[in-house]
Amino acid sequence: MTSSIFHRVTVIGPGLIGSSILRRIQKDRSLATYTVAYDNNPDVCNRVKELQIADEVCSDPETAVKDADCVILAVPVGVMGEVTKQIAPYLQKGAILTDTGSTKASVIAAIEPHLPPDVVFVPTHPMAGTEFSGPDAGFESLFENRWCLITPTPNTTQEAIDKITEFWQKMGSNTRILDIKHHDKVCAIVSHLPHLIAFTICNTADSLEEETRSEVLDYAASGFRDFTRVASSDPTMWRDVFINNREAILEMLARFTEDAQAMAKAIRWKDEEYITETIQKGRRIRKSLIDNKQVQ
Ligand SMILES: NC(=O)c1ccc[n+]([C@@H]2O[C@H](COP(=O)([O-])OP(=O)(O)OC[C@H]3O[C@@H](n4cnc5c(N)ncnc54)[C@H](O)[C@@H]3O)[C@@H](O)[C@H]2O)c1
Ligand SMILES: O=C(O)C(=O)C[C@]1(C(=O)O)C=C[C@@H](O)C=C1
Repeated sequence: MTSSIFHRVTVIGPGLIGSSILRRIQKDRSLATYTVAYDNNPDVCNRVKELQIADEVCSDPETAVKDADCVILAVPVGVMGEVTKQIAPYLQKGAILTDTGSTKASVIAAIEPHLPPDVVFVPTHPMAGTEFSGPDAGFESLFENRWCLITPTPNTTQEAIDKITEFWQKMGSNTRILDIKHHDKVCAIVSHLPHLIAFTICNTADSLEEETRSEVLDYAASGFRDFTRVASSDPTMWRDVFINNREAILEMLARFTEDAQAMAKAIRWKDEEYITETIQKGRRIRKSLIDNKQVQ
């Protein structure tokens, strides 16, 4: 019999990400022998029971984390600190606490003050997701061929990093260790700014329709439709991401605004060379993502 990486994994917040982790463990028991789920929304707990994706569903966080050798926080980034405070006195000595939050500096700052000295925290961020949320949205192959970024703190032990690395690699992910601030900057440009732009462009189109009483949205072409997929993402999750990575997002937004202004100038002065080169850069980026198998 092969042994599992963890004996008892507790997922707090079994929504899109948490339920995908549970589903993957159910398929591959070398990840964990036993799984426990807890959510502060009783409807989510009931749904996880109906879906039968966890071995046990707890109605309180204290029982959920007791005896777990790994606790995974998959809640919105704005409540990571408060949840850690709630569970901290009940964490098992030697347990690993990890999270899946989309921002890292703020999550680490929120969690660390509540961390018991004999618990190791390994901050992680699976770069995989969809516009859907909740336990029905998850699926076991979500993390396959996706990056999982690991951003250790000075207190994270090498042993814990190795275990979490093995865990995510068995989930099908490629792993990379990243500096915390660097992570937040990179994610601001590749994930947070695109969402900000998608939400904003939908709002602009909507208010234009109201102002002109026209049918702007009826004729939405596929370019706009692609933005609406991203813009249909969860409001709580994204409100928290924007507020918790504000410095990096505002910096990337300022740079984007400068580049958009440069494009506006090129269009005004019919600078064909600048316009063509900008479009070609976009095409090259798309091609490199396809070559790296990050786009189907
Ligand atoms: N959606 C994505 O594409 C994606 C990708 C990577 C990482 N993440 C990150 O992973 C985390 C989870 O995202 P998700 O998309 O799975 O969200 P989700 O909304 O699908 O699930 C979050 C769950 O947390 C629960 N929750 C909220 N507050 C709680 C609390 N105080 N105590 C217990 N449970 C609570 C909610 O009821 C919900 O079931 C977030 O931090 C997010 O930033 C999301
Ligand atoms: O695929 C999507 O729709 C996502 O929004 C996933 C996505 C992203 O922007 O790529 C969203 C947030 C994350 O923290 C990681 C991944």
